[in-house]
Amino acid sequence: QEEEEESPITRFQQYLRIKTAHPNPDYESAVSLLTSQAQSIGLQAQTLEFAPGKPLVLVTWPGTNPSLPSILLNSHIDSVPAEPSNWLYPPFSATRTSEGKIYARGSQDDKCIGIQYLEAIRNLRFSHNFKPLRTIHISYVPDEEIGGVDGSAKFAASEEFKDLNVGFMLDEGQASTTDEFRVFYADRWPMRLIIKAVGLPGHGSRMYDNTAMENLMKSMEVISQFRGNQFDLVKAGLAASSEVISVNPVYLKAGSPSPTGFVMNVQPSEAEAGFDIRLPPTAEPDLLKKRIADEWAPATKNMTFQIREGGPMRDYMGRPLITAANDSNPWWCIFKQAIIAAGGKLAKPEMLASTSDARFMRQLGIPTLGFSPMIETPILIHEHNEFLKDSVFLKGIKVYESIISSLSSFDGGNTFGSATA
Ligand SMILES: CSCC[C@H](NC=O)C(=O)O
Ligand SMILES: [Zn+2]
Ligand SMILES: [Zn+2]
Repeated sequence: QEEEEESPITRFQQYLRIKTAHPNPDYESAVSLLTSQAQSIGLQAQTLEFAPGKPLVLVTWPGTNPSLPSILLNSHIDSVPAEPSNWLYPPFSATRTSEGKIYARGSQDDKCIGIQYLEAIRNLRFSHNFKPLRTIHISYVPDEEIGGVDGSAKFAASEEFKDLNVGFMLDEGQASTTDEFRVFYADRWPMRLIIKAVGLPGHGSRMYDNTAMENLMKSMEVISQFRGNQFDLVKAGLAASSEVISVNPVYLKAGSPSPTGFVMNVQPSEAEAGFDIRLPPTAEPDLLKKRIADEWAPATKNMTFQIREGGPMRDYMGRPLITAANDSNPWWCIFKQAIIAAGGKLAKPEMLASTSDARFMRQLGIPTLGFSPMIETPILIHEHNEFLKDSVFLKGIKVYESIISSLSSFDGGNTFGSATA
């Protein structure tokens, strides 16, 4: 087979072929690939390491006025795992079909944007001879998929980050099934809930009150009711799915299928369930906590619970902040105009149903939008057979050329206040 010439698509495929899936992401290979791609367009790339074995690549294109707050373009290096037996093509093969679909874990989430940032800059620099007024940084962070504790959280808290003087940031978004690009101005807040019930064990044939299983099952019913009510708001069209509180059971642990060896005749003394909860920034966490204590895991039923907020993080970061997606925020206006200038349409701004690294930067007061330029594309993040069409990928580069040139040319950044509320 003849060797394919280097192109934006082949550079995307090279990145997709690096196995960056948890639990053992190959960060080292990704760092060396990203560094060499950045250097090939004459950009400086440095590697920072805030936790051992978890490198972060920071690429910089200096502006002509480096005293202005900079633009940060973020993406994460890591991916969720893939089950190869459920895929049409091996998940790290980056196979391109005759229809132009490029199959790979990470093709939508979010290696596409990582390469598009660089390709857009490559074109601005070499085809358009563009010179940015503001400095542009690109960050490639580890560990987003597992909560960002050793990635974006530490990066955002670092001296190095402070020195970047970031005025505006773009992070990942989600594909759009229509012809309108989607943009996200807030993330839902993750909360991890574990509820436990204890009770007296007993013979499998006996009916008695307050077994651990019975009390856990009753709690599950109450929680399920709450979940149903939230979901009904979505089904009735009264709220977007990212605007309600989601509660989904993710594990159950109790008893044994063969406690006595062959017969299932022991009612267990402990039962436990885990839930993934996401709260929109508008929700009142204290109200939910009270509900959990009173109704979902009542002490009167020998139940206890544990909550971990903000994902797997040591400290709760306070209430999540949102970025103004309206004309009060000049960055928003520039962003919107740049999409239109690139011939694109923008959907009504949304909250992200899941959670991204953008939350760490919003907490610092940095206006941050979630955006991945993929229209007419099925949403396949974390699913089997994740793919992105080559034409969509290439169009995304054009969109970023418009966005990056507009944002980095904006000269009024020191004169307005924080664009977060
Ligand atoms: C709970 S913090 C983990 C972040 C993760 N991000 C993408 O899927 C998520 O579960 O939303
Ligand atoms: Zn992602
Ligand atoms: Zn993801």
